[in-house]
Amino acid sequence: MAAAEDISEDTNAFANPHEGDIILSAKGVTVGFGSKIVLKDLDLEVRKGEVLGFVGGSGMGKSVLMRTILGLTPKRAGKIKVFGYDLETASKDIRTSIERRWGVLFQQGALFSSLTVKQNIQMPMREYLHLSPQLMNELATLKLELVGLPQDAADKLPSELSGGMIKRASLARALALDPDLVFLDEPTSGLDPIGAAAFDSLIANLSATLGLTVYMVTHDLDSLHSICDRIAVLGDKKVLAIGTIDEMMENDQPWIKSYFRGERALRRT
Ligand SMILES: Nc1ncnc2c1ncn2[C@@H]1O[C@H](COP(=O)(O)OP(=O)(O)OP(=O)(O)O)[C@@H](O)[C@H]1O
Repeated sequence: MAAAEDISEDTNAFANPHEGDIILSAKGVTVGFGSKIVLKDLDLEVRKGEVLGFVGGSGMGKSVLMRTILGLTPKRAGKIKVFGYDLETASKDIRTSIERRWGVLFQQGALFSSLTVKQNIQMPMREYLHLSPQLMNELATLKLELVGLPQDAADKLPSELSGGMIKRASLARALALDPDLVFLDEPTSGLDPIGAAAFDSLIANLSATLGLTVYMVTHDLDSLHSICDRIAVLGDKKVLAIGTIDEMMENDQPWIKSYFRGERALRRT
């Protein structure tokens, strides 16, 4: 317990007193590859503690935006602040502290195939913290419990897990450092509807109990209806609209209308 307190104290050493209610902001962000511009002059604000669903047609740039926010894809213009800090101008120590305050679940789960589930969960701990093997084992046990995986999953390789278990194990790894913010790229894709619904309620629970802010790219209408506080729609290289599901249902922009009130959407009711 004492060690867990140490971790959070250490993490908070770089907390920005001016963070406010906006945990992430993007202003005028432009990203391109060669002559192709994917995002242009994009603005976005994510509020502390919300579950924000990100939708948009295939190839519109949802993953590119997420990778740009994470600092993995360079931008051509604009400013992105996370926890009140601009990653581009922040010192190395601040950048490291920011990376410790977020967790990421990439589209395919992206677990290391040659490592066990426990070793995967402990990867971020090894990278950012100096903990004894015993404490890391205790923390991995807690994370497995948190995401609803049985303890005997700890020593399994990803190839021995079902799709739903891989998602949960990836989420456990994303939560390894007790983040304030998690990025989830299509977390329910490939799951059957029951598995997807279970994963949704897990996310909603974590958000409610841990105060976690969730940035979730998804195509899953059920997730958007059941757990998202707000939804952002990406199109025309920018955020076309952002608001609650009710606001999306009333929006008459053609893509938004057909997405939320089209044939596929009506079939789910
Ligand atoms: N490294 C890269 N080099 C060149 N083009 C890229 C690169 N990464 C992404 N793109 C292009 O950027 C565009 C947006 O891709 P992105 O993967 O962000 O779409 P998406 O909205 O996440 O799509 P989907 O819903 O299908 O996953 C695509 O046209 C893609 O080909």
